[in-house]
Amino acid sequence: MSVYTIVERDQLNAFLSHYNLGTLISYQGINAGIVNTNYFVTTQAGEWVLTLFEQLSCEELPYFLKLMAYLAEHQVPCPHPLADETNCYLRQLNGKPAALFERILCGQAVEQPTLTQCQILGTALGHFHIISPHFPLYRPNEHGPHWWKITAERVLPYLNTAEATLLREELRFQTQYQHMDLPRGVIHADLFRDNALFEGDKLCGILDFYYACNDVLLYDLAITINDWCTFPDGRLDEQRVQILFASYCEQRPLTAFEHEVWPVMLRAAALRFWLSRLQDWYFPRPGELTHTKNPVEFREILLSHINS
Ligand SMILES: Nc1ncnc2c1ncn2[C@@H]1O[C@H](COP(=O)(O)OP(=O)(O)O)[C@@H](O)[C@H]1O
Ligand SMILES: N[C@@H](CCOP(=O)(O)O)C(=O)O
Repeated sequence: MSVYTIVERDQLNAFLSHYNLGTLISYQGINAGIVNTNYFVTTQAGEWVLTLFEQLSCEELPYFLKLMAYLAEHQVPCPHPLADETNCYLRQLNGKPAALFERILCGQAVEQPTLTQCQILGTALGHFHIISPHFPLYRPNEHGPHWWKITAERVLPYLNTAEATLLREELRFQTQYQHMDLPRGVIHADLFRDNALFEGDKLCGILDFYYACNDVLLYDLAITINDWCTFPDGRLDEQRVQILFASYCEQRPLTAFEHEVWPVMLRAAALRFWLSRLQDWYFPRPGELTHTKNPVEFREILLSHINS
């Protein structure tokens, strides 16, 4: 259960008194999630999600909270944070930075997305990328090429010869590309199936913006397609790719150069998550519930891109 910080009823009442939400009716810890403490909260005014941030600092959080507000106000389905009496999204609760969000009341994560769900997701991501370059705040990608190198050095001693060669060669391959001329903006950077809630063909919400950063838009599309459109053996499901890609491009047509570097981007996105999974596998984050995800999946996705 991912409740790292227990919130007592009195503490929550005191916290809620800074918002105009009526009295507290009930609240309950949320089992899902890995990093933060989350509670469902019901007040007279409605249903909310309370998040206590276990890792991000008060200095870092405004980027994410203002981004979610901006996106929700520009028709991206995501939870809008609530402002308190001082018009601030961020408060402290039990010694942790904390915020309240609108609760998304429908939908669940899909394991095997249908073609229609892929199409809807592509449209949503394309729309996200149309508006995200106009978001005024900036945050660099902390999981970019510099991080790849450092992380590779950490995990290389644990890999067998074939994996180590693959990793070294992919890093070498990627350093040939600087991607200076590609369109940029804010990217979600982790739009996996478990971060989107669908009810049938309705995309109810996109969650978990805490890897969001300013980077190449095409990279975000590659991250998304690697997760949403892949068979268990790592091969892309061309039908799902085509429909997600096409609906994305209807919103934001790609440049000729983006088409050219698309295969490189799929490899970069696979490398990034192979590395983070290897790191979590060999160096589990202390104090965190680890639903450790298998690095082999992303090694296979990378190999499949290299061989296609
Ligand atoms: N605004 C929301 N509305 C509905 N459910 C939410 C909302 N925010 C979080 N959740 C639920 O809480 C779970 C954990 O949230 P998430 O942001 O993924 O946590 P973590 O950052 O700790 O991994 C989600 O999978 C979802 O079920
Ligand atoms: N989507 C990623 C995991 C996201 O990272 P976390 O820090 O939220 O666990 C993956 O599947 O590897």
